[in-house]
Amino acid sequence: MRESYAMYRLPHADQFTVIRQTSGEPLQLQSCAELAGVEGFVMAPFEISARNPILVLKPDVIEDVQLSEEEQVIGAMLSCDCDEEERLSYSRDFDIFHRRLVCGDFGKIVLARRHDMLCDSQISPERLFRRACNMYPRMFVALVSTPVSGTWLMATPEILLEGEGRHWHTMALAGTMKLEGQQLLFDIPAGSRNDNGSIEWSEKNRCEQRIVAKYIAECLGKYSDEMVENGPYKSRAGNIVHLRSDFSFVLRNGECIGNLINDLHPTPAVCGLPKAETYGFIVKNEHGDRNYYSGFAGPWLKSSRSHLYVSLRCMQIEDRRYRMYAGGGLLADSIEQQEWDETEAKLETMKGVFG
Ligand SMILES: C=C(O[C@@H]1C=C(C(=O)O)C=C[C@H]1O)C(=O)O
Repeated sequence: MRESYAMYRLPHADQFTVIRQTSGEPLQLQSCAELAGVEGFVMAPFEISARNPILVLKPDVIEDVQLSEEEQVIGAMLSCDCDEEERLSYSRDFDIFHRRLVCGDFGKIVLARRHDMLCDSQISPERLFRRACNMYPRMFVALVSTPVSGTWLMATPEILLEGEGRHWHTMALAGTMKLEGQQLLFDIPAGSRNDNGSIEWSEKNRCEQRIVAKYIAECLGKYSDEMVENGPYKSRAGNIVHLRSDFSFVLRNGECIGNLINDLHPTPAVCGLPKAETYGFIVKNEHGDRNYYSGFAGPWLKSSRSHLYVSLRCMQIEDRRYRMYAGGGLLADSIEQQEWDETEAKLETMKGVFG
């Protein structure tokens, strides 16, 4: 039987942690609220179901490993023969999703896609993980493998919830521009760069991020009377830049943490508004199952600080097949080609680890 393990590296750390469950299977949960009573390494899907439950790995063995500075380029040959069909199905999905924005049913909805790559040889997932750690020092990098979820690698910039006891932190991350050298692409009108070289974000990007920030502030207001919001400011993640606001807060009652996660997940950074309707719409209409993409993952501990991140910029590894996932927030004024380009830019995070 396949052993369950998780390796993770927190942003800016020079070591990573390996957690192995050597006895039994990871715990399976059917709701975020149940997280209040457990601890371990958590791997949660976008849509919690019997097939894709929340998994909690029991840390039978915990080990900290120093990262070496140089990880060699992997240099594998990747191929993909699905481009045309993939482009078409994204375009169809976009039309169906966009219609509901234009008629006013939804304020925002996130459309995601999958992209399969085949490699000419099998590469050890740990090698890919170590390379991702070296390439993306500001991101949370994790490799998780269980019999139920399969093997996933992610390098994500987005915190869902971080902290301990009654003191917690989260963020509203949305709005995307691509860094091309010093150039920022996607919907920046010519001449929108300031004299000091900083970026002017489009109203569409600002609006997307405001929707997420407002939603998070409302969720937190139910559980906290002490909350500080900072931002939005720009935050780099690999070859892209996002708008980000930070929230620090003190819980009225530490025991309610499971309910708070239940309210937060999925935030409009990966789902939409209104939440229940866009969630149902995504599950029913989006091409391909999101599986554990746009869920959350990370160490969830009672005795020390917990770090749950949104599972973005990720791929599922199955032998020589790498299934990558990326999405982006749509508004009524979204343009299909720009949204497609944004998902392409996000896919580059995982493609990059192959060198
Ligand atoms: C959905 C993804 O990213 C999310 C969506 C963003 C956007 O729409 O601009 C930005 C950051 C993330 O919150 C993804 O990376 O797949």
